[in-house]
Amino acid sequence: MKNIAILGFGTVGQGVYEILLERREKIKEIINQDFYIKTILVNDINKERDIVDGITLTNDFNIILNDPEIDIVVELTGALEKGFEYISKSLKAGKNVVTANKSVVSAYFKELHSTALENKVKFLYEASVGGGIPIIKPLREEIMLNDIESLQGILNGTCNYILSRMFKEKLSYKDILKDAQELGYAEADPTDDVEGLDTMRKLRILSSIAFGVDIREENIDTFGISTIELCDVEYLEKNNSTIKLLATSTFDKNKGYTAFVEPTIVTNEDYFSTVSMAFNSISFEGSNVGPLKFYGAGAGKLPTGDAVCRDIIDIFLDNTSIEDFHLKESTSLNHEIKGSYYLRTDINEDLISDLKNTNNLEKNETVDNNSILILKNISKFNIIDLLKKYNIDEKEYFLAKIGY
Ligand SMILES: NC(=O)C1=CN([C@@H]2O[C@H](COP(=O)(O)OP(=O)(O)OC[C@H]3O[C@@H](n4cnc5c(N)ncnc54)[C@H](OP(=O)(O)O)[C@@H]3O)[C@@H](O)[C@H]2O)C=CC1
Ligand SMILES: N[C@@H](CC=O)C(=O)O
Repeated sequence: MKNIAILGFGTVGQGVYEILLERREKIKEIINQDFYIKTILVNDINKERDIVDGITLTNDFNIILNDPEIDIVVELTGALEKGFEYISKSLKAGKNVVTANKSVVSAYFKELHSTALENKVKFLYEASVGGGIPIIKPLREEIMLNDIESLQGILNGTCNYILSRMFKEKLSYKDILKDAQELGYAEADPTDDVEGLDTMRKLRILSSIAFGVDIREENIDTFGISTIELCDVEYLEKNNSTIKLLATSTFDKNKGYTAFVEPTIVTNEDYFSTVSMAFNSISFEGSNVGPLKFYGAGAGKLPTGDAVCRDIIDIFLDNTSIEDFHLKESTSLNHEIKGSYYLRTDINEDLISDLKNTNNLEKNETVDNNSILILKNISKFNIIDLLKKYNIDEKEYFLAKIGY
């Protein structure tokens, strides 16, 4: 018999609980033994919860840590330092851990893998990237057989939901964000979603696995979607295009890596334009397997709960290896990347004349008292330096890469 403790009973915790209860007989049959959710940890013990009799509800983690009958700790709190403490102590106590907490996996990637290895227990985090999409497990399998040199993805359900509805319904960004929060897609602090931090953490996790390189959070250049306005949407729509918050990374073992999270303009014919609402997609190319694309619900109670339950079953079935990731150091090549960009700002003649002098200005249009500038063959960092030079605050412009 196996016993599970669930830490956190919010959107995902409740999803896991419901799936494990609903599929209990089927899972028992597959794993060939009985299992129970023994304990659930929450912050606020006084909140009303719909939990079946026999499960202990607590706000004291030590009850779980010191319970020798608990085999698997499922960490779904969303907290960074507390989450790290819960996971780390559980692994050290010889308990297998499953988590959906990308903040912790990204920030403590190396430490947590080493702790799991030292204590001969499993540490799985399929739900930390792409919600319900199976991506961590297939990627871990493919790196045994392939070199991977680049990956791209829409990795945040909240942003994709907001952008899709802005294009479809012409509603304001703020109104749609409220809906995303109500639907349980957004993080406790939605700044993490809309400023690209959640996507950045997911890119850190995927890139670490895909390339075996230590691409740290601070080396991923991250821009979000919070300054997008309906005038951007209308302009791009007229140009047969849409915007996605895209995460991209590349690795060349002789040169280094690039890693960006940025709003990216894609044409309506591009594959990523078809990924809408809270769906996510990740693509990469393996040297043997060729191109692979993964698509599915990127957030939400049941899709994410499903991914967590797959990890739990893999542990039940002993279907996964315990491995360390010896991430190599490498060099960031982000500053060497040049491309085409869309920039919308207040009209600023000095900025425009500076850009004309550098030959980087391809198009300059005035729309609703804004300048819409199309820039070519330029580094994003040069654009940002220019915006700083003219004291244009980051809340007053919207910058998006054209293509990827
Ligand atoms: N929502 C989604 O679609 C997805 C979420 N994730 C990740 O899954 C994790 C959980 O997300 P979600 O369910 O949305 O979060 P919620 O905010 O809905 O739920 C968090 C739960 O954790 C509890 N909790 C928070 N902090 C602590 C703490 N320090 N100690 C004990 N319990 C705590 C809360 O208790 P109380 O109920 O008392 O407030 C609550 O039950 C996060 O890491 C998130 O990034 C991953 C993929 C998709
Ligand atoms: N807030 C996240 C939840 C899943 O990871 C998102 O919107 O993608």
